[in-house]
Amino acid sequence: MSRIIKIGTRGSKLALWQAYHVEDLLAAADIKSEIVIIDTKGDQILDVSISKIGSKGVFTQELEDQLADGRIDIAVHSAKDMQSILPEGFEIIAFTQREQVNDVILSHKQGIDLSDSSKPLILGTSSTRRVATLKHFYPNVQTVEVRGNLQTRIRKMEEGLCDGLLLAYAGVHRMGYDQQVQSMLSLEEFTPAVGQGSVAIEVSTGLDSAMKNAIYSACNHTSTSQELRAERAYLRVLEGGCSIPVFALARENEGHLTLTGGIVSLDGSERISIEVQGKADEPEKLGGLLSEKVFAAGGKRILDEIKSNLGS
Ligand SMILES: NCc1[nH]cc(CCC(=O)O)c1CC(=O)O
Repeated sequence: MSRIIKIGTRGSKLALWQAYHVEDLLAAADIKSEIVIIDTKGDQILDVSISKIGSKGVFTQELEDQLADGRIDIAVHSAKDMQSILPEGFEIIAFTQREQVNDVILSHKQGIDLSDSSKPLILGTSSTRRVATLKHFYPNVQTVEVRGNLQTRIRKMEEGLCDGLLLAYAGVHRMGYDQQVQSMLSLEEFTPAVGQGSVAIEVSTGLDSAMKNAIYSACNHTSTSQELRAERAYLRVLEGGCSIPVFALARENEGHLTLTGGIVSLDGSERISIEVQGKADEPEKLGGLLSEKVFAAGGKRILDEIKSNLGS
């Protein structure tokens, strides 16, 4: 392809890592690209929690405006930050190979132990899923809201705001903070957010189809995209923005998908987690099946309670 693809990204270090990663994947397929940095409202408002700004598309809308105008050809996002239903006129054409999906505890202190209730432990996070999961399994742990990019969060922790941070390994690893990882949390307890660890490539549906195909071939990772399509189909039914503690993790193996997911009540008193199995080439069907089972097991009631609590 002779044309230079314009890659739109937010300007945070993690977003730039993702954009360079996509640039590398394109370059390996002989596709030239350049990076265009776009400032988003989500980056500017650092002192208000995401659930209060209104989570819908807070990090994605400005990039979509530029896609629609043709000022950029593709927008690169953390797959986890993508709404389950995109606005009319946009689509995701590729998911990159997933990083290890676990949540981790990052700290400058040694010996942090979630299950040791003999001394107080305060963890920083801004994720409702992580807060509710802690309340469920480790009610002894206190949490404090911490926002900003990873560098800012680490500084706040070191200044004494909290003993450790609860984060996605993917971002920690990509920013080079592996040495501060104190423990890798289990997937059974801290089942990740939908899409954690993968990068999504979004385009305007009007983009030239030859270009879409070339970008797809260069960047899409087949099993990751099957996994994420199953997880996202589940999320779509739950209408879960990032302010609702839902989780789902699919694993592809030899054409077979195992999808585990559920929901936690905000106070942690109830947690539903269910596993379903299906064919990897029918990911949406599996996501739909999981949503039915979770709803039937009480998930619908928990979801409605959360929504009325959040006033949405
Ligand atoms: N919600 C913010 C966000 N979006 C993507 C990542 C990490 C990288 C990823 O999962 O792709 C993070 C930070 C975190 O949850 O620790």
